[in-house]
Amino acid sequence: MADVVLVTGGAGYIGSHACKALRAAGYLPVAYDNLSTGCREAVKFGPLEEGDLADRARLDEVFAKWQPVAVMHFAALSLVGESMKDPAKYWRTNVLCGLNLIEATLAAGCRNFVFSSTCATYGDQDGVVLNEDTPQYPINAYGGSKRAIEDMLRDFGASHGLNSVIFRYFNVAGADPQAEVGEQHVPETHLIPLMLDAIAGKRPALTVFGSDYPTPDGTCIRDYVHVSDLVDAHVLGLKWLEAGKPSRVFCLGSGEGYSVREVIARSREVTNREVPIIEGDRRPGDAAKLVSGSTRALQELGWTPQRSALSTMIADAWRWHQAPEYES
Ligand SMILES: NC(=O)c1ccc[n+]([C@@H]2O[C@H](COP(=O)([O-])OP(=O)(O)OC[C@H]3O[C@@H](n4cnc5c(N)ncnc54)[C@H](O)[C@@H]3O)[C@@H](O)[C@H]2O)c1
Ligand SMILES: O=c1ccn([C@@H]2O[C@H](COP(=O)(O)OP(=O)(O)O[C@H]3O[C@H](CO)[C@@H](O)[C@H](O)[C@H]3O)[C@@H](O)[C@H]2O)c(=O)[nH]1
Repeated sequence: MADVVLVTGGAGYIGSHACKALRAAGYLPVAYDNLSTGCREAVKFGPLEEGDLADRARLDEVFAKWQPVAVMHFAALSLVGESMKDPAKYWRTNVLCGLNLIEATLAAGCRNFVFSSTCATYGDQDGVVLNEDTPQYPINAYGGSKRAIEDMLRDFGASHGLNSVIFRYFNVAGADPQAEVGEQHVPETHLIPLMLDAIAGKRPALTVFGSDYPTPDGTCIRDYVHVSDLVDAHVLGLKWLEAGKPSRVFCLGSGEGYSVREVIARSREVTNREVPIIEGDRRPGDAAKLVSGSTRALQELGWTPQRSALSTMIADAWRWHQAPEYES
């Protein structure tokens, strides 16, 4: 049997794309998911083990059954705005469940752990280049909870020999170019899918959250990276660990920043349709600008993003929005 990788959150947006990439690379991805925000239909490239990360007995059972060579940990709550309203939910689900998973991983004798972290751990650092050495000062509970797991991984690395690759993603966008899987959050809160729904008439309009940020057009700037490129980096990260290389942090972004208004303008060009918009207030917890200034993944992992041009990401997302599987 192929080497098994346990993919927590394998029924979610990024986890389902990771399962596809792992399968293509010769691994058997076993998705572990409670289907709270993910969908059963997105688990197409290996088996689904339904379970909650809070359930240690269920985790132990799944580890014993599949004996994975590595864990890829995507399962989390990840909405900045929600984390500001209900921080306990974030500390409980992301941090306590993360600890549970790390302990189950070690108890099963597995030592390779790939973790989804985020540039939201940096907070709002105007004018600072964001790379792996930048100090992290999160300004929302989501970012704080992710930084806590990063700290845990360092501690368990020192105490128990747990080897980890921590990926700090910037904004993940786009969809599988074959449209086998795509972005399908319920409820959807992310800019590009909401905008495409508004373009398609499935929502009345896109609300622009704040136009008084200290940026050239007043809207927030983000660095968008294609989900297929992102998961390719995960396979490289897994191979890094399998080769016995040391625990390492990598930022994953395109290095290009686009404002909300620039994303809207590009979507108009790609879809050739108007984007109905409403000007709204700022969303609590949003940093003005988050753009990667790192080339470490390119240099050390040999990562070569193929589809992270903004137009390509929007075109791939638009194709997925028109696929029969997509439901808004
Ligand atoms: N989407 C982005 O732009 C982005 C950027 C930075 C980091 N991330 C991180 O990437 C990871 C995946 O994000 P996504 O956009 O695919 O989210 P998602 O909501 O689509 O996927 C998360 C999956 O985890 C599952 N899950 C949640 N809590 C669980 C629990 N307690 N037990 C078992 N399963 C559980 C959900 O059902 C879902 O399938 C997250 O850790 C997120 O913080 C995402
Ligand atoms: O209806 C909307 C939705 C979003 N935005 C803005 O668009 C930008 C991007 O927002 P969104 O797509 O919700 O992503 P983020 O809040 O930046 O968070 C994503 O990107 C982070 C990294 O930057 C990850 O950590 C998170 O998990 C992931 O959800 C932000 O400036 C939002 O204020 C709007 O103006 N209107």
